[in-house]
Amino acid sequence: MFPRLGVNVDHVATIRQARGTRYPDPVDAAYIAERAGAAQITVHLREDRRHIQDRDVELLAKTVTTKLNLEMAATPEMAEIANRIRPHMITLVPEKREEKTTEGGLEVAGRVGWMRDYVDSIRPSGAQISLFIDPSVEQTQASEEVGADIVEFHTGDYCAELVAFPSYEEWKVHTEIEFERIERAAKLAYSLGLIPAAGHGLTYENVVRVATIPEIEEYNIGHAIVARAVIVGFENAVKQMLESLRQGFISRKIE
Ligand SMILES: CC(=O)[C@@H](O)[C@H](O)COP(=O)(O)O
Ligand SMILES: NCC(=O)COP(=O)(O)O
Repeated sequence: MFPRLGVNVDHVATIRQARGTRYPDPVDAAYIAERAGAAQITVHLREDRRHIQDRDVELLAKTVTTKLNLEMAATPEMAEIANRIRPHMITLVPEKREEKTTEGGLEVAGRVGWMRDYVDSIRPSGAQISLFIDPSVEQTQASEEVGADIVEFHTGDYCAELVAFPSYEEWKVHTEIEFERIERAAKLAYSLGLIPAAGHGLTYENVVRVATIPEIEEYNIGHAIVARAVIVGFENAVKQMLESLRQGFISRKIE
């Protein structure tokens, strides 16, 4: 099955918030992304509202014609918003005020009971529930225990750039280890009946190899698409990402 592309429009809002203008509007970007072939729109309503605003989520819930995936921290405020807005999908993510971007996956294994109660508290939204976790065996098993439908693996470590390493060889070894962790976790998730997804830091280049993993059904990608859209336009940027996914898809091994 060809994977679904979820286009994250957070950083369209980042540009708007940088000047406090009304443009560019992530709602416009979502419309163009859907027209270009996105299977869902993803937004992260951060507690500090640094990019996406409540107004964006409310409008997207009314205008998105594919699926709306609301990323949020597991807090009482967010549970109230999700149960009121009723997105198609909710992804629970960890959040730190001082971080530049989401640094890692959600801690599920160390607080299974608490997470199960929180997941139950957002069931009235009717949304599919996804947990944004590190690609580890224990977090994947715990996600199944708390009743998640989907697990999105944080691919940030796999995406670490060459410049962050002392040598090309060390970067290659690191990338290989991280790829294998994602592959193993995806197979485990699939065997447990969870829908495996992936996202964070993915680019037009590094996504190609991940897309060779047949179990991963969904990708949520934002920063790279918004960055390319500045140069080639939003519609072309989405289409080019679908082409990268296709490159991985056609080079899958037939087993
Ligand atoms: C959870 C996650 O990965 C995203 O929401 C995404 O990276 C964009 O949001 P931030 O850049 O604010 O982390
Ligand atoms: N959950 C990951 C996501 O939605 C997009 O992350 P990024 O591509 O902006 O790093």
